[in-house]
Order: sequence, then structure tokens, then C-alpha cells
Amino acid sequence: MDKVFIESLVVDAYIGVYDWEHEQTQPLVLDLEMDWDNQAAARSEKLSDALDYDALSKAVTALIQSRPRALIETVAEEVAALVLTEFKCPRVRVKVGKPQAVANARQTAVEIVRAAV
Ligand SMILES: Nc1nc2c(c(=O)[nH]1)N=C([C@H](O)[C@@H](O)CO)CN2
Repeated sequence: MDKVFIESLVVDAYIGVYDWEHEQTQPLVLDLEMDWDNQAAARSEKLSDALDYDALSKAVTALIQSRPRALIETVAEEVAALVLTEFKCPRVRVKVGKPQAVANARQTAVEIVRAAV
């Protein structure tokens, strides 16, 4: 299957379990890998045949910034559900990184793979 990628999408969000995390935003860094048949778009050159990574990036950003969340696991699940349902993508891998979470780590992250049922 062909793929569409969004790499290192930075979204400032209210995210975390601790009180101080509810008072200031932190960056989340998202990597998305999506199954998509790219041949139709290549032939037609119509954006409507493509998985629009620009529209998708904006929708993911709006979703994450719509309310605070405690865990990055929740962010990953909600982003995956958005991609599968709103963008009719059959399969998505979502990695959500929280680079400021652990002082001596470059980044902490979770990754999930979800498919349409
Ligand atoms: N698996 C996870 N572990 C932790 C999370 C998380 O979202 N998923 N979050 C925290 C705190 O919010 C932390 O990021 C504060 O530095 C701790 N562990």
C-alpha cells in the first residue's frame, strides 16, 4: 500500500497529569503514517483524490487544541480515530512525542497503529 506522511507536526497543547501542566502549554510532536492509494491522485492531479496532508494537519491541530488531556495515549487514540473516520483512511500509525516531559531524555512518546473496521 502507498503511504502519505506527516512528520514532526508540532502542536502546542495543554497536556499532562500534573497541576503545573494544566497552566501552560507544551509542544507535542506528531508523526503520522497513513495508508492511501496515491495512484488515482497521480493520474488525475486532483486534490480530491489525494489524502490532503494540509487539511489533515489542520484538523489534527484543531482536535488537539480543542481541550486539555492528561495522557499522550489519549491524544494518539483521538488522532487515529479522526484520520480513520473523517478522512476515510484505512490504516494509520500515530506517534505522539512529548519532548519536554523528561529532563534528560530527548523525547518521550507513544505509538499506535489503528485500522478501519
Ligand atoms: N505513558 C505515559 N506516561 C506519562 C505520561 C503520559 O502521557 N503517558 N505523562 C506524564 C506526565 O504528564 C509527564 O509528562 C510530566 O513530565 C508522566 N508519565
